[in-house]
Amino acid sequence: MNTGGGSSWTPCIDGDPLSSERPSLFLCSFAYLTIRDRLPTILTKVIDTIHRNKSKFFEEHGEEGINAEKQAIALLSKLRNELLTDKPVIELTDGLEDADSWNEYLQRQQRLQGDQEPVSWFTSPWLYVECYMYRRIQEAVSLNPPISNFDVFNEGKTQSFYESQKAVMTLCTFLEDIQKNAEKLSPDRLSEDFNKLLQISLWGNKCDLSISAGQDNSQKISPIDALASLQPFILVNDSGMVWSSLMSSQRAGESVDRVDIVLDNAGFELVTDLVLADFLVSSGLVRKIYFHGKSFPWFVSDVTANDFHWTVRQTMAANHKWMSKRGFQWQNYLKVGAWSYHDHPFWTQPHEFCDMAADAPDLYSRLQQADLVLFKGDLNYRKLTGDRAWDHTVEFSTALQGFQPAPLCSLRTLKANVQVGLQPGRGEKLTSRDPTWMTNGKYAVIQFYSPKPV
Ligand SMILES: O=P(O)(O)OC[C@H]1O[C@](O)(CO)[C@@H](O)[C@@H]1O
Ligand SMILES: [Mn+2]
Repeated sequence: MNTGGGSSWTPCIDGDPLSSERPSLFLCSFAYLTIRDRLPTILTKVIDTIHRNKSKFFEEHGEEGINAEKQAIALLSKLRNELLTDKPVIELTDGLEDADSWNEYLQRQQRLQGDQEPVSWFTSPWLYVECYMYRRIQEAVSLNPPISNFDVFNEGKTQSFYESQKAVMTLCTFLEDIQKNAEKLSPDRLSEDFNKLLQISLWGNKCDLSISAGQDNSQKISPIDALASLQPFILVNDSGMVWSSLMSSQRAGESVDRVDIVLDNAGFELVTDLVLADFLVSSGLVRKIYFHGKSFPWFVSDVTANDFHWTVRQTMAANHKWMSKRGFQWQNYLKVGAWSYHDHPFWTQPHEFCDMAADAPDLYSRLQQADLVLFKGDLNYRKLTGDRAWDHTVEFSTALQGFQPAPLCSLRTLKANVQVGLQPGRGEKLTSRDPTWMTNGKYAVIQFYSPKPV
């Protein structure tokens, strides 16, 4: 479904949405393996986490807390069984504000698939069923009111932040050095620093917890030292165009009005995003940053409002001069409105972004007011491109299928088998050298598109 963003677009002719249907006995697709192995593992961990918190629920809510724990686990075990036995996808019953929209989407999938077979875990688009699992986890928790605010992924996210402390300190010290010399900064130096921080934010996306099914995936080495050796792994690097686009948005030497960052993961990745946003504001390049996060726990490590504010508070409380200085600065940006955090139900729905103009017009028009929108991470890339089996040489602008609210850039390490905008032959070469290049997280893209000439 595509109603476009108001200009011409090429309909997607390049293949079906990625699905988890088993391709052959020997060659198992990444989507199939995700549904068969990774998602059940994630569900088992969620059940275990709820169980381990039983005494906490009892202390806080007495017997009611214990019952809630039991009920939530029963619902999650049922979900796990539905997934493992490829049962039909069923409607949500929790009556939350987005439930109707999810149920309508299920009907839409059914219509697309035809009436022959029901929408199910292994026969329907991978993007849809994977998103649906996280919404069902939310349902299991929300149907049990005393624990309905419990974040089943919180432990992993906080652990990933703590384990990246050294890298965070290095990054905050790096920003302090940039700021110390701010007066003497030539335009070239400014763009060089911007590039470095953009790439640090890009590689921060290696640290998601969904790809590792919740295993430790934190940043242990200096993110700045690593940049040069990572350079060859950036398959498309449009950072020059991102910079030019920012420069062209400056009116009469004034700051760019607004950059939006559609966040991905908490932990180290979020810190890299905050440091980039801090640089943009403190250097005077940009006046306001809008952060977009998730309204409930999503894809194991994605940022919620709670994670966002917790990270700012933890940074303030750090026992490291430059780190805590940044934390206080961030708190201040939030207080004076230079930074603001926003969530919208659309970010936790299964829609491709080309549906946004029709299905979430308020969000689409909010993004239209930005001078630049940065989309972090792999899942956002899948949604930008509709998660389709595009030929690798298809233009990024084509794969966006009319989604063009503003100049936009995807900062993504590759963890799913969709990639567009490569030179002819590049994909084939990569496949022969490293067959898992699209899913092993070693490669990345900085891919830019602007509806207006830059
Ligand atoms: O946090 P990110 O970068 O969006 O990655 C999410 C991960 O989940 C997946 O959807 C697979 O489960 C991949 O696309 C990706 O590995
Ligand atoms: Mn994520």
